[in-house]
Amino acid sequence: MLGLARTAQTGVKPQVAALIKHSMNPNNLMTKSRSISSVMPETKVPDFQTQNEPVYDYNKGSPELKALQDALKRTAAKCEEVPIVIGGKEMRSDRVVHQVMPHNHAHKLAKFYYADSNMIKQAIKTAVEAQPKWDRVPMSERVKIWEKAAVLMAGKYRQELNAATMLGQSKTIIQAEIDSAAELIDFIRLNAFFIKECTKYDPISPDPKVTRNSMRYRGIDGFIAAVSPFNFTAIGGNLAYTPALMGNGVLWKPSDTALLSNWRIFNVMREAGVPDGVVNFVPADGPVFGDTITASPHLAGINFTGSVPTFNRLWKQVGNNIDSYVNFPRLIGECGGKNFHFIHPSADVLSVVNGTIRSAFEFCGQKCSACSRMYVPESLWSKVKDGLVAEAGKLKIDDPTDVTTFTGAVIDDKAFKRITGYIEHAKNSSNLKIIVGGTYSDAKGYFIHPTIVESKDPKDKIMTEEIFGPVLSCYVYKDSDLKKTMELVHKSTKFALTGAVFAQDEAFLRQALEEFKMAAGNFYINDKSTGSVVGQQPFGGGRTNDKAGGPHYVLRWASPQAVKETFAPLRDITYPYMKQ
Ligand SMILES: NC(=O)c1ccc[n+]([C@@H]2O[C@H](COP(=O)([O-])OP(=O)(O)OC[C@H]3O[C@@H](n4cnc5c(N)ncnc54)[C@H](O)[C@@H]3O)[C@@H](O)[C@H]2O)c1
Ligand SMILES: N[C@@H](CCC=O)C(=O)O
Repeated sequence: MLGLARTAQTGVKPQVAALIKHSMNPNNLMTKSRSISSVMPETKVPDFQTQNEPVYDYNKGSPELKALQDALKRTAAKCEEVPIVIGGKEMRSDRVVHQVMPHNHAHKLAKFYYADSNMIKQAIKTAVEAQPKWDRVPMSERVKIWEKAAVLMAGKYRQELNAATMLGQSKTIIQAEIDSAAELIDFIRLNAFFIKECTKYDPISPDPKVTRNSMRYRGIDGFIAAVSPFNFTAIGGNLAYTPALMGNGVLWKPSDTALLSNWRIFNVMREAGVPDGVVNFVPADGPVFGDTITASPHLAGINFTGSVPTFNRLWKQVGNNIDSYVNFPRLIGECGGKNFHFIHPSADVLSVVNGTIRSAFEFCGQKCSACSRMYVPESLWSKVKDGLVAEAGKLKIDDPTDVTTFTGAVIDDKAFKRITGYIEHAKNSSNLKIIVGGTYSDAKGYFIHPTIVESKDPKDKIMTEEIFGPVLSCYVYKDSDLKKTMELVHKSTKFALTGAVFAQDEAFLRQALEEFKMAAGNFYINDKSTGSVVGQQPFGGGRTNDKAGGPHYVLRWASPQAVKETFAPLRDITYPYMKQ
């Protein structure tokens, strides 16, 4: 009706109006409500929540502790079989792999299969075919599925997710709760809010009766490969399901050592209503997966979190194949860190000690944001050192399901070898002195005691390379060398992920904001370098920086289309001045 009225008023031919209408996918998110004569549809995203999911207490006798303990028993009681799922169909291959408990590696938690290259190709075809259909599902409907999933994760499946994370990734109660409950739910739920935030821009229409400009946010044709790390269950969920929410078809390759928790997410999302084929669950050998997806002309993007060498390899492969792609694939990757705590002589020592212990040693330092190097002035060193040694000495390293445990085991034998290699390097170097820890054993689980090393050389590899384990290196600087030492922070390593400065002196803090501007993507003042919260501190390293957990990130998975509608027909090809 409205379209016809406009046609009559402006003289636009009905066939043209029909063509415009046909070319507009009426189901996508628009930035503007419908104007009187526009063919662009009105789209509403339902009410959204802007509160973070609460973190439960798990105090003795609490219902959440009881529910978690029951879930732990159920999860540990069997070795769960996890298939490959492509287009809703379960598949298996002859490459059988097991996920074990890092703190008790004789205990198999899950049995799964590596998809071979043909299966990965089949998953690509499925995702590519699903994408345009899924992209036509109104954003308002998609958001409802995500909200339903968030409710399931916050209630019915909260403890199943936590138990799989605690047993499979060796997380303590609190480390699982902030990851596989709170952060995961936030990623799933708050995206609706982020979409609203980032689509507030409404293109200028100087005279809407003559021309109307608008934007719509489409998925990207092709497929997105989501490649996730072991250390955060929530990151897997975000990498796979944010592109899906934005209208993309996805292949999710979970990490072998986070398989069970990631499988739980996949099932919750299916139960909430994500259609078959939109996200395909494709465990695989890393290089086989990487080689196959980068060889496909339909690769539309890689959503990666993991180490620098893996992301570099994927980039190179995409570069080598660049002439073959339909799209320019988007490469979004969050990588490693060598995160710093920089201490000023005016700092509050207790908060330095406590913040550093938590940042460096919670979850065995296996957070990309974990404090791994520290710069301490000579004037504070003896107090800081005494505090660190006393606190680190008290930490219990054991089975993470025991409520008194501070941290469990490192993830696998590869990590164990890498981390203990740095400890051996510290033992053998005259520039380095272990002041606490330095012991380890992999007899039952991959246990490494929190280790603090004092380094005389600020450029030693222990001060500059990512270790990704419970090893903290400290460099003690002369108070008079403050400025020189600050420069070292960002010049001695390529990493620029997170960093923190501790000081009471405000003039120094202002100086630090300038000096460390390029040294971190997430920067903390008088707080530890870990613990970013979705929507509060969107997360990303200074050299990658797509800021997961914020509005900018969802836009990375959209292909915006600018639409100009003209209601005044062009009657004359000449310009007025030509008629003088
Ligand atoms: N910046 C961040 O937000 C962030 C968050 C978490 C972890 N990390 C980083 O992740 C790393 C730890 O995670 P990880 O050990 O799982 O990293 P990783 O690079 O070993 O593996 C990441 C994922 O890539 C896969 N993979 C391996 N080789 C591949 C290949 N050739 N092609 C395609 N995929 C391949 C793995 O199987 C896994 O699923 C650390 O460096 C850490 O700092 C960064
Ligand atoms: N969001 C986490 C970092 C994720 C990387 O492992 C934090 O800030 O602690």
